[in-house]
Amino acid sequence: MSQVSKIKLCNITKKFVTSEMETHALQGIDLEIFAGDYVSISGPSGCGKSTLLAILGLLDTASSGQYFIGDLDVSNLSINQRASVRNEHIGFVFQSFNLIDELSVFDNIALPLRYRHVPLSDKAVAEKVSACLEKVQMSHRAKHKPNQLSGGQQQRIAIARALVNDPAVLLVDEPTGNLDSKNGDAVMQMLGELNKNGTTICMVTHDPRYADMAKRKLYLLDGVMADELSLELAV
Ligand SMILES: Nc1ncnc2c1ncn2[C@@H]1O[C@H](COP(=O)(O)OP(=O)(O)OP(=O)(O)O)[C@@H](O)[C@H]1O
Repeated sequence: MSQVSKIKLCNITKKFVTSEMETHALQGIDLEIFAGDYVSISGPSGCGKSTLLAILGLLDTASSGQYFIGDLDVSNLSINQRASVRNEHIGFVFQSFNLIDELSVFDNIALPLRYRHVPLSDKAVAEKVSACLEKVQMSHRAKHKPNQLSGGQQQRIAIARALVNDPAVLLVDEPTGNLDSKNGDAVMQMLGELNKNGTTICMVTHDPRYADMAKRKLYLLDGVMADELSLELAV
């Protein structure tokens, strides 16, 4: 975590309303993630994991409650302000990589740097991209296009892109969902090493083996943080 020592959710709720029904996807979530943390979030399908990650990633807003990134209250920002804070403080890694096929690996990783308020020099961009490529051991693939890489390699590039702005937290949504077990294990090992070197991680996973790799395991059940026992009784 660069300058931010903690992110904090206070009594977060999320209600989805359709013409047929209301869904209370999150029902009063309190959560603190500290610099250097490695948190996993597990729970049955539909319990609210993706909703929680989307709120943490400022991709969606809560229905009520407060969200702080460091001292900054980000609960009630405009869409543009959210995008700016997201670019500065959040790294997001998706199950489906979400790389841009037309761009080289280098340009994919550089993309978040192009949206900074104060533009960086080409030299500074190249240095940051190279450092991230090294972190994920993919320096030799900088000029490749994503479709010339294996799934595991694409996920490593997606992780490098998420890290390039030195985010307060790396939010990781089922990072191994599209990978075979060998590539999945390699990506998980890489996340563990990044955390050892200081990257703060919050990961949603269905896989108990991978959840166990986190320093702190959290469980969601029907939109509420649950302990392990109540989760085992529910599934
Ligand atoms: N846009 C939406 N409109 C209406 N209901 C929604 C919407 N998004 C999510 N929900 C509902 O909110 C609840 C939580 O969904 P969420 O996707 O967060 O669960 P999840 O734990 O990530 O599930 P999974 O493990 O299957 O991905 C579910 O009941 C879902 O149907």
